[in-house]
Amino acid sequence: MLIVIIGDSGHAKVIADCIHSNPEHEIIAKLDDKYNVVFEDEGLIKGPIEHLHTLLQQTQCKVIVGIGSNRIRQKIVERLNLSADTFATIIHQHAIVSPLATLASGTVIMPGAVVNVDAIIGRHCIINTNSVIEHDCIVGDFAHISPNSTLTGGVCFGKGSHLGATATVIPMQKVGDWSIIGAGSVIISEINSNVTAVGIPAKVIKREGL
Ligand SMILES: CC(=O)SCCNC(=O)CCNC(=O)[C@H](O)C(C)(C)COP(=O)(O)OP(=O)(O)OC[C@H]1O[C@@H](n2cnc3c(N)ncnc32)[C@H](O)[C@@H]1OP(=O)(O)O
Repeated sequence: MLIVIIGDSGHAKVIADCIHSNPEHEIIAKLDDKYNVVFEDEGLIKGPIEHLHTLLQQTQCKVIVGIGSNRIRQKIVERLNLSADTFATIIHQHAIVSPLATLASGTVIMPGAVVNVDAIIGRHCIINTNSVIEHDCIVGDFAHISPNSTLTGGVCFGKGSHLGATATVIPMQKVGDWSIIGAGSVIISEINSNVTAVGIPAKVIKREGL
């Protein structure tokens, strides 16, 4: 599969590594609005994001949005206005994904991550390095599950929300949409949408999320 990455900074680099782990995939371009013109760099096409439409006409490629911010990733996906099947789903060769899990397009599963049976992961999510999504979890679109964090069984993790590094959500709990859970926190009761919660057990510290 030929792949165009949207974004050319830190998160895009990690996605490129995930793509390189699979010999059937090839990155053809990295597009980012920090570029004004289209040029070639070590065999890759680079240029502004609007160049994507030309590439989609010229080649049969798939697209992955490699932007770490959940809000900005969502804005770019909306701006691109492409059908869901234009986006790739990227799984690092050293991730473990149950054949009975469901992953939507645009989502990236990083090395060491485990996605267990009957988990359902939405569009354009980041399931980061060594994170665990246990059985029967539901993860909303544009969510980010950070390195070494854990959603235990049956958790419902909302759209656009960010689970900080090493944080844990205990079984069957719910986190609303566009909320932030601080690094190292433990969620033992429901967290509403659009809040920031931290600590063990996690408490809401701000009535604003992402
Ligand atoms: C590959 C990658 O890099 S993936 C990226 C992974 N990123 C992360 O895991 C980052 C997660 N972010 C955090 O944990 C941040 O601290 C946030 C978002 C929760 C809070 O950030 P801010 O909104 O800037 O809050 P701020 O730093 O002002 O802290 C507010 C209060 O919460 C406390 N606090 C902040 N984060 C935490 C935390 N993770 N656990 C416990 N307490 C915390 C602070 O000590 C402070 O307490 P005080 O008011 O008593 O002094």
